[in-house]
Amino acid sequence: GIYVSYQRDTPASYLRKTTAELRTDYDYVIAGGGTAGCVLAARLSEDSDSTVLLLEAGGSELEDSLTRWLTRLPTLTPSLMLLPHLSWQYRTVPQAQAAYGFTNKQIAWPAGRMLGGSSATNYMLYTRGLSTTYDAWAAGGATGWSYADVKPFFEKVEQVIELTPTSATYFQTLTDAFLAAGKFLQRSYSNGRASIGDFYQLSSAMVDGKRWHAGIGYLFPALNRPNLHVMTHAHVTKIEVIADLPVGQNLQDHLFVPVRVTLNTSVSFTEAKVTTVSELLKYALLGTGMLTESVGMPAAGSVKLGDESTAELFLYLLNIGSTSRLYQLISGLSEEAWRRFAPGIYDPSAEGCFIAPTLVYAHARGNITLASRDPFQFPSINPQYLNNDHDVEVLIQGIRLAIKMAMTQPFQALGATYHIPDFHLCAHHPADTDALYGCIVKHIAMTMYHYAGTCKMGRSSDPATVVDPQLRVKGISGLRVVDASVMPAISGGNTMAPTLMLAEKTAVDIRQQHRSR
Ligand SMILES: Cc1cc2nc3c(=O)[nH]c(=O)nc-3n(C[C@H](O)[C@H](O)[C@H](O)COP(=O)(O)OP(=O)(O)OC[C@H]3O[C@@H](n4cnc5c(N)ncnc54)[C@H](O)[C@@H]3O)c2cc1C
Repeated sequence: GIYVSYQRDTPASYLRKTTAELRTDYDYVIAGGGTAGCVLAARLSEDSDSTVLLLEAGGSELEDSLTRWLTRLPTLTPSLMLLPHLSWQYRTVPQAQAAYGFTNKQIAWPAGRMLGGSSATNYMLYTRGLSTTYDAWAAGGATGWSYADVKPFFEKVEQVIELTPTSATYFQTLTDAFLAAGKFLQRSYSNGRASIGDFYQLSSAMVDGKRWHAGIGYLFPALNRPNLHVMTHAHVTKIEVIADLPVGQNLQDHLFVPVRVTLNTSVSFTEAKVTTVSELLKYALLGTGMLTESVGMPAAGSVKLGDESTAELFLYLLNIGSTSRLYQLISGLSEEAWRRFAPGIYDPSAEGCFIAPTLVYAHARGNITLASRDPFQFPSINPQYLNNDHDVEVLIQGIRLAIKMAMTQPFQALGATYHIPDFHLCAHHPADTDALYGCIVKHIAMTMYHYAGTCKMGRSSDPATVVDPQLRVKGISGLRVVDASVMPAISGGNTMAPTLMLAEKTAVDIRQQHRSR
């Protein structure tokens, strides 16, 4: 049995159906209308003889034109994280070895709360990630999930999703400088440890300057099917199963350290540029202009360290010159830490960017546990960030590489100056030492919001797994988990595309099983 509760102030809504049309039983009940949930609901309801019920705790842009406007406008992405009706306002528990610069040592951990889930509130970057991730999944017991196995399902997603090169219209000069600096680094940097891989421009899930999300691409076009019923504001409070499984363990994430670079050329996203009357009018009247550009990460490069067979670090560009207090609020950084690490950030005209070294495969493994018997209470989230030397050391190398990038000719041509934060607790460390950079890492390393792994997929015989390679919960019949939590190891890249892929792949599996019954 699945237990559902409605919030008293917001009654459940049955999209495009009346209560009279609802059934008492369904072939499939999907808990959560997020990225994976929308794909599943759309694909499973393609079989007209199957009945599907999708339950979503949040609302939908179909019920509320303000939500539609807010979520579709790319520039507003960071603001969505502050709106509790659109974004779960989770926070980590205080971190023992990380988050020294965050209020109460807690890092903000938002997630999308509406049809479309996190794909409706995220930064829209679309990347399949490193193929080595999937080969490692298969080698570790997730049979059928090698890159060769999953590639056709990425291709299937790519027939549905609408993609645009990120920040290509107004901020391409900065992206080009970053890509050129990457080439420079490839040629010039060699300390016997790092080998610099490709740098490339990223794509965003956007069409005509507006966000694409899994609701738009998958669910909404299917809503008129008589066999698909969708309830919003329907909070699943309990799924009645009994099995002793390591649910909530194996939590992984991508952690990054933004290195602030100021520029003396007008090339970056600044508050002053995007909030002019002419830009606001352009957007209001024509739906064009700077407000339609995604603010975020237009480009990235990969780095191998030592003898590792795959990249351990990504270097991302964040094209943000100024954002007043917004990024401080959404991250949970204390005001003092923010001031010390990003000079000029409060000046609405400040030109600059961040070069963001990011851990691809952190060694830290965290957990999520229930904090209360009340299903409306947030769980206790403990990613245990940086609880090992490896993760700190990789990010120290990353800071050094970011500094090298800022010093390359393409960045210098834009008048680049990099800034080393002067946190009180780090003041006694000499300049340019691992001790200083390690101290900075412990202050400001932050999440890229790629939470994964808490229902690990793999061999049924493996005590660390929750689901088998068909994503069936071990020991329970008729229950699967299909979302980012089943990744045995975090994908080597942003997690939306892999989540869409794994829902596409599992939908085929479920439909085949249904037909053969
Ligand atoms: C702020 C942010 C920025 C990100 N940026 C990027 C990016 O640029 N590129 C990228 O690739 N990835 C990005 N990610 C990560 C990516 O979006 C997620 O990994 C992916 O969307 C997760 O999909 P999912 O289906 O597992 O979960 P979600 O899409 O989060 O869906 C879960 C759904 O379940 C609903 N739900 C939760 N609890 C209940 C309940 N009890 N009852 C009913 N419904 C419930 C939620 O409201 C939500 O709709 C970002 C994530 C965030 C949060």
